[in-house]
Amino acid sequence: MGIPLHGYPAPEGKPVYGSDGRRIIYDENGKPCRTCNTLKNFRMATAKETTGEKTQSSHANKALAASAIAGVSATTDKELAPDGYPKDCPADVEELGRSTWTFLHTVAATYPESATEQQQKEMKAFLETFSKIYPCWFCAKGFRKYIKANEPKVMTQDEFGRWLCDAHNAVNKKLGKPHFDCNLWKKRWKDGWGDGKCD
Ligand SMILES: Cc1cc2nc3c(=O)[nH]c(=O)nc-3n(C[C@H](O)[C@H](O)[C@H](O)COP(=O)(O)OP(=O)(O)OC[C@H]3O[C@@H](n4cnc5c(N)ncnc54)[C@H](O)[C@@H]3O)c2cc1C
Repeated sequence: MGIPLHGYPAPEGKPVYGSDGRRIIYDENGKPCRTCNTLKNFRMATAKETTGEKTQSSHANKALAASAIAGVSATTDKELAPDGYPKDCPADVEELGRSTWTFLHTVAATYPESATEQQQKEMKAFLETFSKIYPCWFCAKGFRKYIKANEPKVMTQDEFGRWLCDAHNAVNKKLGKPHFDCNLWKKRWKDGWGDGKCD
């Protein structure tokens, strides 16, 4: 049986929405998917966290206490990510996404200016495989749908960079994030902005 259109239903007694209003994503066994949710919602769905606001200091204190017991290096305020959780937690949907877009756009930035038949074939095969193994299953499903409707353009570096930018914009749109001007993709991911700050 395939994945239901709107994902797997929340198991009995488990929350449907996280405290930020986003739907909590479960897997086929009714477990919350770590790589498909924000860490805050994942913790809520696994009953590690209530809807109450966490504070940076409470996280830091817990981490310090835990590390003292375990005898490992302490997690301090300096090592907290902007969302207030320790930086060395396993990736949630946002961190995984940011890192993956960085990887993909950087692959485009180093793709041949004019690709051979073989290189084009390899890139298409990579995107196909990527769309099957991306660790957030519902993101992967969306990407598979996108490449089916919009065949990857991989003849040249610029063509590929723009195709990827459009693919990223499609996700931005779905998430209500700002549209990125694809004329700027090379400045963002290859050359820098020309103001000397990235050189
Ligand atoms: C293939 C894929 C599918 C995803 N699907 C989903 C999904 O269905 N649901 C979900 O919740 N999350 C999804 N994500 C994660 C989501 O896209 C974001 O990565 C995540 O929400 C973090 O967003 P962010 O605001 O930090 O910036 P990101 O969207 O991660 O962008 C990182 C940086 O890329 C630059 N950028 C932004 N847009 C573009 C663009 N169009 N072209 C070039 N550069 C750009 C900006 O400088 C930005 O700061 C997906 C990620 C990937 C890789």
